[in-house]
Amino acid sequence: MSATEPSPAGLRPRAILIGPMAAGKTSVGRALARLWHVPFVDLDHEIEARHGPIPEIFAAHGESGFREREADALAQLLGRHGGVLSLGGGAPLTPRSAASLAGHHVVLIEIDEHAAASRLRGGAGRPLLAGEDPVLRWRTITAARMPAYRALAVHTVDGASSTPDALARSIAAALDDPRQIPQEDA
Ligand SMILES: Nc1ncnc2c1ncn2[C@@H]1O[C@H](COP(=O)(O)OP(=O)(O)O)[C@@H](O)[C@H]1O
Ligand SMILES: O=C(O)C1=C[C@@H](OP(=O)(O)O)[C@@H](O)[C@H](O)C1
Ligand SMILES: [Mg+2]
Repeated sequence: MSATEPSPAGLRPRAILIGPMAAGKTSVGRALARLWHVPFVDLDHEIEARHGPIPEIFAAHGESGFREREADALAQLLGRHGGVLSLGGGAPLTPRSAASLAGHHVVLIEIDEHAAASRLRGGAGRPLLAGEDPVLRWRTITAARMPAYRALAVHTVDGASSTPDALARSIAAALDDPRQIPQEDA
């Protein structure tokens, strides 16, 4: 599904995945949607479908231009996408996005620096990690963001502990268990 295609208004995502760069938000989100047989949307893919490659958006409009486009796309998806939604690492930090995420089934995927380093591919494709020492950049950015991630999450998993499919099963079990996650209709 894409927000550029017609879709019914009034839907809410069944799960929204947040966390540091390379935690596995995109991979686990896709696995969770497959498990639940619901549509999957990755916010970065949605932005790229609308505006082109993320590095080019950063180059042309700066990080602030990217954040505006990111927050606009998220605002539209929150009311229209009823499946799984994976965000980019910085999306929950934009104040208007953070406010709109409150009350949703937000799941934090954590990851340690060692595991992240093995997945970052030298920072390729992620403008905030471009330049020298992408792992140091990842560490600094992640440390600054963790309190905001934790404040939003209703459930947290360790993204380095198992495969995307196994993490998806664990998230599904938690979100489907009313004892663990406050249910809107309970
Ligand atoms: N649970 C996992 N185990 C091993 N590798 C993973 C796992 N989750 C993601 N990856 C790999 O890590 C990289 C980053 O994953 P991605 O889903 O793009 O993360 P994010 O969307 O959080 O930046 C990809 O190469 C992906 O294949
Ligand atoms: O953390 C960030 O600020 C960003 C994370 C990226 O997504 P992933 O977390 O999926 O890599 C992408 O949105 C962009 O490069 C900015
Ligand atoms: Mg991603």
